[in-house]
Amino acid sequence: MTDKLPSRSTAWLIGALVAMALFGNYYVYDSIGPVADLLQSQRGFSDSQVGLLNAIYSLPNVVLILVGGVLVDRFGAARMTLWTALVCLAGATLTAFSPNFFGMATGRLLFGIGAETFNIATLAAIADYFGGRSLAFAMGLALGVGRLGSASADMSPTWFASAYAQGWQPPLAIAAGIAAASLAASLLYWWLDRGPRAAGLLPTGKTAEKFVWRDLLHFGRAYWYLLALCVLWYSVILAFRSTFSIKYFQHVHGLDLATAGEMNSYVFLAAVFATPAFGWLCDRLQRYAPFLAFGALLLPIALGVLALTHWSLWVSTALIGISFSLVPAVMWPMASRIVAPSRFGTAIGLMWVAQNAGISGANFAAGWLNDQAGASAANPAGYAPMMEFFGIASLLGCVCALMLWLTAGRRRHEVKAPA
Ligand SMILES: N[C@@H](Cc1c[nH]cn1)C(=O)NCC(=O)O
Repeated sequence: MTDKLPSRSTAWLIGALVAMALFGNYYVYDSIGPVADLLQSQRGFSDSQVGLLNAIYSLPNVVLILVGGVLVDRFGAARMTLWTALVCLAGATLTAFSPNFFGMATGRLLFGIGAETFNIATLAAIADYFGGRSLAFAMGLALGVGRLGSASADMSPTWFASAYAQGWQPPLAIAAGIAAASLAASLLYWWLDRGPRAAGLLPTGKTAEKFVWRDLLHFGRAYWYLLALCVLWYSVILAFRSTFSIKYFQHVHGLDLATAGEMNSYVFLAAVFATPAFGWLCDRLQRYAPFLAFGALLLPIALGVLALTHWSLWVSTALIGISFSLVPAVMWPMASRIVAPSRFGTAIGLMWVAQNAGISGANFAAGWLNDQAGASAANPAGYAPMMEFFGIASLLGCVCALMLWLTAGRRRHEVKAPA
């Protein structure tokens, strides 16, 4: 790794292309939900089949993302962004144009195989170009644009009403078209990247050492606290917010479905703007660990407010919204500071292996606790064990964030990874 970096204008151009590519990727990721009803009414899919179209995305990644991370270190962010964007396009096209469920599920599997490694490659791309300058802001912007892709998929029934009026296929064909645009942005990024890479301004795949399993144990203590926080925080926030919160708002707080869904979506929309804003703040103050600890602390507080008080739901929504924007805005730049650049992909890959397993486990555990306690609109108290479970997990996450702060974050410029 050289101390010289590409020019600011090149870095921002690459950042914009990576953000556009992420927008398309997150749009396809969230494209099944809006057509779920049409898939059931027009193709006779059951709830389990629709659920499987999303679950099959995570399934291979419990193992494969680690390989993906290693490949990013070995072949470089640009090449891996391009290759995986191609895999994602193949997956999205197969999903949209398959005549049967098996073909669609294979398409989603293919998309999942490409998409998580694609996500690592895009984070690595921004770490390559932004190094020590405006890194959290640039990553926050890219993630914010990605969240906009997710929100756009949710809004697509309004924006592409005529496509939805024709049936389940045109909306998925639009998603495949957006995956093609993501590939075009990735191609342009790969093409522009060749210059700075050849000039030795970026870490090159050729200089990245060969992967050795034993190296996984050589990440420092701060990395393992960050990994534990990643697993606990994402497990709680994704299992609660994406799976159970709407039902919980309806049954415990008496909201109707539309209002509960709207309340949930504000968390998402807030993140579009707040993630880059928090990234910018961290860059300005050059502090990461205290912000991470603060963001992690807001989650158990929000869950406590939800479960133990009758305060307005706006309070807990605002707290979860800040946590959902602040933690990712700091976590990924922090990861790039506490591991060597040549091991960044591997480090994120290992974090996401554990993260995917944690999210699946938390979904399963929360569902099981609700079933055991008979949670329902008639028995809102039955949700208490799930909330205790999420509360304890988020508090443990908070402890990890504090340990991380003590380990890596006490100095003004915090940990800089050895090259
Ligand atoms: N492993 C991904 C999971 C994800 C979420 N949306 C699409 N993929 C991840 O953690 N990404 C970082 C993030 O905060 O979205």
